[in-house]
Amino acid sequence: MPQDEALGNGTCLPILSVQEIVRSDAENVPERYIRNPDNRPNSTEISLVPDDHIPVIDFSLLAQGDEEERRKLEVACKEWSFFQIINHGVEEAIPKMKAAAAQFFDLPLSEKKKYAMPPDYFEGYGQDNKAEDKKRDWMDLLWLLTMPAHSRNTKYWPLAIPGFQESVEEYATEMQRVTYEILGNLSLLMGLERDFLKELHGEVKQGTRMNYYPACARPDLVYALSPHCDYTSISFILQDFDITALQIKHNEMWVPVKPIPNAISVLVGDVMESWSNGKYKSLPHRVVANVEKPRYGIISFVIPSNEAKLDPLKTMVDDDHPPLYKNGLTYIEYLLYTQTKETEEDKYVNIDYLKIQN
Ligand SMILES: O=C(O)CCC(=O)C(=O)O
Ligand SMILES: [Fe+2]
Repeated sequence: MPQDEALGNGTCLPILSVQEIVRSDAENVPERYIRNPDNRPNSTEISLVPDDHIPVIDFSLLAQGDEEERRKLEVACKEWSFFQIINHGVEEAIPKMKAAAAQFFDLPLSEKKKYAMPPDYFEGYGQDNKAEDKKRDWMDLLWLLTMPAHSRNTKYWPLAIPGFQESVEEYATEMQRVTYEILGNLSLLMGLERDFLKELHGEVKQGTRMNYYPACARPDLVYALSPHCDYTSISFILQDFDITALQIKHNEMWVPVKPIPNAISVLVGDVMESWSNGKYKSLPHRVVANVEKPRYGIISFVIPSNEAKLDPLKTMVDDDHPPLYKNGLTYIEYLLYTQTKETEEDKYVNIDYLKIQN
């Protein structure tokens, strides 16, 4: 592969676009993407939980203050760390957002590279940073900071694509509304004022990551996205509705999530696990590749300000529930830890940094 096709990210080997790898040879999977036999999607336990067991929350009921729906949200967060929301009001913005992502990845490589992720910076077009000796994921991505509006760095936005900016901004605004409603309900469930969690974030940041997973001749050998937990309070995933690729960990098994048309998936991240003193656990999840066609995942990461404290909330700590997570750590301290630490593949160790060690 010509050196020219390397993208961003100066801290490790030149990174190649998986989309370009497939374009030049759709049959063979390069060695760096092939997982060891004991660490492949089929080598772990897949659960055959019926699709209708995965929680579905009617967002419009939550927004109306329906207490029964709020109880369902609590059960979903406690038992699954995951749910799909329907009737969220984002339906009109979704196809436009998906079209914007597709138009970006359809650009020639030379165009996309204008937005390449620089070394040691997270916004832009590139891949997930992985050390040289680590296997790579079958995915390219475009990462943009989308909220608050003043934090947008349009140098990484492909503004030449007609409608791109409008579509991303509309989706980001809708998702912020949805974020505040979910955080409001979680605050109430934790015995707090509705605005508490929102304010605890400091300025609530929203990162939008467009993941492009090319079709793969050998999905049995690769991960589209390795098992991981998110470094967020909560995350939203907009899936392609006709492909089952996201898998979530539940009762030590991997459960494939069949997307409900027009639904948006929501998951609990590391920050919420610490705030809730472990009541709502951070969710290990992963994505498997598929042989038929490319897939897009559009993720809205909800991120606290750097100075936000990750201490377990007072309402979640009592004699029966001693604090399990440290006091005084800030989000940036945690984030720096996640970035500098060489994690083993497929371990979810970042949350351990927040735990009080026994
Ligand atoms: O594409 C997906 O379904 C999930 C992506 C994801 O988990 C992530 O980007 O953190
Ligand atoms: Fe994730």
